[in-house]
Amino acid sequence: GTKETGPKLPPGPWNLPFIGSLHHLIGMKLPPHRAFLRLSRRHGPLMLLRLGEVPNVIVSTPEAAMEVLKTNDLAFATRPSGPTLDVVSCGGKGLIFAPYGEHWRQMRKVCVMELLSARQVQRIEFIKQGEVAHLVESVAAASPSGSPIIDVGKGLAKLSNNIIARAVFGGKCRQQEEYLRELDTVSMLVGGFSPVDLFPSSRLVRWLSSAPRDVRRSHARVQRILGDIIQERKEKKPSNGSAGGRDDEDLLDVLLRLHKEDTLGFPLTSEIIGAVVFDIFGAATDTTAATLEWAMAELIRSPHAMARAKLEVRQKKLGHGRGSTVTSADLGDLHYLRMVVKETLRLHPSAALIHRASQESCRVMGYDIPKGTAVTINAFAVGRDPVHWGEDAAEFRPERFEEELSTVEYRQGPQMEFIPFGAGRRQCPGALFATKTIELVLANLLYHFDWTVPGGETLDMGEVFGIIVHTRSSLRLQAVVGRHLQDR
Ligand code: HEM
Repeated sequence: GTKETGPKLPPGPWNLPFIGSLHHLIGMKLPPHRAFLRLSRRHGPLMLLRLGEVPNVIVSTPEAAMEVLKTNDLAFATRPSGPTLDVVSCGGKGLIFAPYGEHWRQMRKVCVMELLSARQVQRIEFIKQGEVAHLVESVAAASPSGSPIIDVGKGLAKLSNNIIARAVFGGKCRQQEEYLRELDTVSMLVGGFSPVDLFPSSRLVRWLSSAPRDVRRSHARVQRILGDIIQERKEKKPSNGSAGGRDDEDLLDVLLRLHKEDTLGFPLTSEIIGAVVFDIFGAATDTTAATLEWAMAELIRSPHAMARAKLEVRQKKLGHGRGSTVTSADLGDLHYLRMVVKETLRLHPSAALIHRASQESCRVMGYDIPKGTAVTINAFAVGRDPVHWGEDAAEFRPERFEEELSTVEYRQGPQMEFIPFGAGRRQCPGALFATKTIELVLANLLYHFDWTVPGGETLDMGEVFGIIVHTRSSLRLQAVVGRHLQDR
């Protein structure tokens, strides 16, 4: 018979006892997605890192991503767990970090069928339009008097938060502000640490010393506020079976109705509802705001792209006058804008690292991945792969999407060369929702205003890495009402 040999593990840097490969990363002083990209150039598209005690396979090219996300989709359809992660994921009771299985399947179905249903999308359309108009008004109110500096980053964060909060709570909930404030605290505490792995940074060390306690406390407060909200809803008299009542159900109503109907095969407890709502906020708000911020930053740095995008939307709305806004119905014709958003997601996927784990032993590119291994797909590295994207892969050039690569959809590229939303069973269910929101907001910002950097400074394109990659400093710009809209 053949001699028993050990598994053939992917290559990686040499390890020290206890800290594993951490010292390789610490020396680089880079955010993890960049440190991983650099290491992968030396060790290959499939690389084994020991982050502390935890083995982690890092996936860095389209070819390797194809094998993990498509060829072996099922084997890698679960998420990793860990002591810190379990706090924010409510032990996997929500959706994003739920282990693969019946609970996840049901929660995802609820999310896609109910929360992102045509009916909800229509209701939320109205909300989006209102929030965009509000942002435009507040910029316009600030801009006539010598164009003061506007904190665009803050405005976009607020807009993303408000859209999701109104979608979930219907804007009729007095604890909404409190919920958002406390949520902010959690993300601040969690920011700078990626839950799955031990990432080396001084912030991590600081975080490790005090944060688990703070996170737990703050997270408990978030869940308590939500518990109050749910309790209040439950106590409210049902509106006497009024037909058509479903038309203005917010997401919380949907979840509570499902709780009552009890058809999921397991009880939809307040704890689970709390975890799902928490996950939706986590998945939808920061990712959208960060992408918008990167898009504005790249357009400012690329006058040619800015001019083209601006011209496109202004021509489309020509003659519609000052008071009008761009609506979702206008978006279909804005081809260049769509390329701008794709190019932004390619260069700056806000969820740069996609966390998966193997639920069975599996072979990838000739290497063995044992069951239970954490697998991190570096969407950032994949989007900048020079083999697929060419030597100018690091440059912002939306035109590349009208050339030979025009088959790249928002959902993903056919060769897995573009995966800002992941792929396969665990792909982001909010991709369409997110990209339509981003297009709508950008179109309005470009239609109404001309944007510049204060004092001709250069933009800080540095990154801050929490779970979501943001610009290091909040984007601060000056805006003047576009000349086509000024009173003649
Ligand atoms: C630009 C904005 C967004 C980006 C870049 C983004 C990216 C991602 C990525 C990379 C994943 C992991 C996919 C995988 O494992 O293959 C994910 C999962 C998820 N996203 Fe998004 N997302 C965005 C917006 C949204 C929005 C607006 C929602 C909800 C309305 C949402 C809901 C979710 C959920 C529920 C999951 C977990 C899916 C599962 O585990 O089955 N995301 N997202």
